[in-house]
Amino acid sequence: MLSFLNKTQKGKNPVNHISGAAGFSDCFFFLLHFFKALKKTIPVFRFTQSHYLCPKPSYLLKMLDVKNISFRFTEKPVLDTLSFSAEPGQIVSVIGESGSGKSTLLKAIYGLYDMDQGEIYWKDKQILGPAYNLVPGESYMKYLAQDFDLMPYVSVRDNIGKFLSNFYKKEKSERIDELLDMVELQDYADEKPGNLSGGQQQRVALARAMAQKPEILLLDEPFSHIDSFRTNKLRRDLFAFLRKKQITCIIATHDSVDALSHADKTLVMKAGKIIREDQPERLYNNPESRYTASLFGEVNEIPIRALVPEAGYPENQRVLVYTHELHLTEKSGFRVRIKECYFEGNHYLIRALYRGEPLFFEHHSPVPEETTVSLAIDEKVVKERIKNQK
Ligand SMILES: Nc1ncnc2c1ncn2[C@@H]1O[C@H](COP(=O)(O)OP(=O)(O)OP(=O)(O)O)[C@@H](O)[C@H]1O
Repeated sequence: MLSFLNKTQKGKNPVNHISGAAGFSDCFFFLLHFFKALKKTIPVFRFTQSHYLCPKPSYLLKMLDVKNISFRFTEKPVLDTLSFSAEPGQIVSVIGESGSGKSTLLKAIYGLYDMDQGEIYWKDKQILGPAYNLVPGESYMKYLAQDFDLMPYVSVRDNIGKFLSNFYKKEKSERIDELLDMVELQDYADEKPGNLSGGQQQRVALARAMAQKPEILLLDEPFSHIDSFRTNKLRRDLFAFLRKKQITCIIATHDSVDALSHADKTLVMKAGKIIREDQPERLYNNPESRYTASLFGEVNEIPIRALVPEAGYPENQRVLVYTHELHLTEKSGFRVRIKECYFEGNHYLIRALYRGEPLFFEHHSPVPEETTVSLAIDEKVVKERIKNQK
């Protein structure tokens, strides 16, 4: 330090110089050299200084970057040359049939597996698996697994506060209360998880995952055990919270509401591959494949000629039609035989036969079985879908 000061003052008495009659330029040069020396010697300062002086705008950061990853447990790849990225605060839903690799993808992002190929980055830092990282999970990342992983012998309150520092006791307590409110478990704060139902345990795990305000949250079927009465409000509150705090979230789900209503984009997985990546509304309206459409509910593949005979489409060309897009009409060339009606709350789902093939549509009231009725569809829907269908 002394040699540094001597160098800085170019032979002047450093004490006099600093404490008394220093000119403006001397002070300026002293500070300049002082900061330069600090920057060289303390790496943390180097980092902080550059971030404060020249912060990178968040919209330029690609937060999560999954690059061409492949992974197998045994012979068959479970993740197969898969790539996608997520931006700051983006909510990405991952849908796909059971076994398509959604959970494995989340675990790979969390660093639980060593990839056979490809890389995963968070900002500019590579996420490495157990071969390089004994304790998986970085502090900026939280993963809510399907099996909750709660501490059985401590209270709900302590489970939620598990990762919060005891140094700021008041803040910690306020934060736990805020989260208990969000997951509506104030009355269970002192219970042990073993005395709670599966859905209540899942809510505790959700609150714990959010306690530290991670930069990225990985949610695997986060509402699967929670009753629909609570899920809607919880889902709204959770995603509002994530948006407010700009937390990036990847959510693996079977639930079409999770997949569509809150996500900025949706990834469709099939056999370890992402077969589609799109904004939810576009994805739903133009599913492109029967596989994608059927993730959102019952879907029909109907010969286009049956729906719009005058448009001159080839005889064997079919179009995907959701059940709510078909309606009964007085008279049309598209006639079906009614087989069964299922009450589904605000409508009936009706199973019919068209030329011996099953077909489903919705109607506000039951239709008598074994009658023949005419169906119709808005032509614009058909034309738009054909344009995008593979
Ligand atoms: N530990 C493991 N060892 C061997 N195979 C595994 C293991 N974990 C998962 N798999 C296999 O990897 C494939 C993908 O599983 P994964 O749990 O990622 O699917 P998923 O899409 O999340 O399914 P679900 O929706 O049912 O949770 C499945 O075929 C599964 O049997």
